Amino acid sequence: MSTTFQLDTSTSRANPTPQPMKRLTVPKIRAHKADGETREPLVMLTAYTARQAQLLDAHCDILLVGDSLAQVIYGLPTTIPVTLDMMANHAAAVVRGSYHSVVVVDMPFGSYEQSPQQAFESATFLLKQSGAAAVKLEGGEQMAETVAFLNQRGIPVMGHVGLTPQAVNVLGGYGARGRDDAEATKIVGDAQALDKAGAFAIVLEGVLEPIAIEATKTVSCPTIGIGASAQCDGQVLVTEDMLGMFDRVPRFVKKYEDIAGVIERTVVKYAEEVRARSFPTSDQTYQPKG
Ligand SMILES: Nc1nc(=O)c2c([nH]1)NC[C@@H]1CN(c3ccc(C(=O)N[C@@H](CCC(=O)O)C(=O)O)cc3)CN21
Ligand SMILES: CC(C)C(=O)C(=O)O
Ligand SMILES: [Mg+2]
Repeated sequence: MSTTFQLDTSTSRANPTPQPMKRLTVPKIRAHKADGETREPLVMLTAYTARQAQLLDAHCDILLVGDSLAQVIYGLPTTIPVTLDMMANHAAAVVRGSYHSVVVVDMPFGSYEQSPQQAFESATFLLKQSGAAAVKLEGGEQMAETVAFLNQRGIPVMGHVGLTPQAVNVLGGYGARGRDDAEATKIVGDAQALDKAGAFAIVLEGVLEPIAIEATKTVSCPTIGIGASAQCDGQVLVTEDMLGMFDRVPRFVKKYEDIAGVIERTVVKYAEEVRARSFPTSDQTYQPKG
């Protein structure tokens, strides 16, 4: 693990505005449904870069620096090779680009499963390097002790149950979870165990709607769904999936735009103009004064 701590995360917010929006806090997220009122769903999206964070920040409650950067940024087949340094660097960029949302960082595979102590060491590295507010880790009941250990020592934790992509080699793929009763019961129990351990929110990924309903009804913290129906207390998607920038997207994604198409059409235009010498024109050219 790297021991250099060079980033000044207290300054250089990239979004200085005349009346800056106040940054949301983890306790506000945790208390989202505490009084039993029906609340507006929480809005969460992934972000991996400063500019992306700038564009999303004002419209979201939570920005997740997801380990899905493996596929989306690095062209890796799974999230398994992701390192703490990769997560810390992208998280620092996202924090620099945000001033409103709570920034949450995924703990990468292998950085937290061994013991609460290992998880604490990894989480402190991520938070010190980036200035993010909280970490997310995958797993249910077996991670509850770790969630409590971190939370009691100043590190808020978001849980993640159901389809947990870091366990792809155990699960055997990315199919929906909870199709048999035993697994459905286990997923609900996992969410409840994380809630009792003090998780401030729980991602429910790739689970059948009845599981999302039961988990959401029986935990005190908000549930945030991805492929888990509209019955959750919030929703998350991978930003590039939603924008139509990523080539292979799960069924639960709604493609709101075709940004890949916009990019391709624009590059074709640029290439044609360069080859025809119609770009650059005098507007894009420096001439001597005089
Ligand atoms: N771009 C991206 N979007 C994601 O949602 C995402 C990532 N990357 N990387 C990390 C995990 C992996 N996730 C995935 C990846 C693939 C499927 C998928 O292909 N699902 C198929 C069903 C597969 C099966 O039945 O075996 C689908 O059609 O939904 C789902 C979730 C969710 N996460
Ligand atoms: C899909 C979300 C929940 C995630 O964990 C990620 O982007 O890595
Ligand atoms: Mg993830």
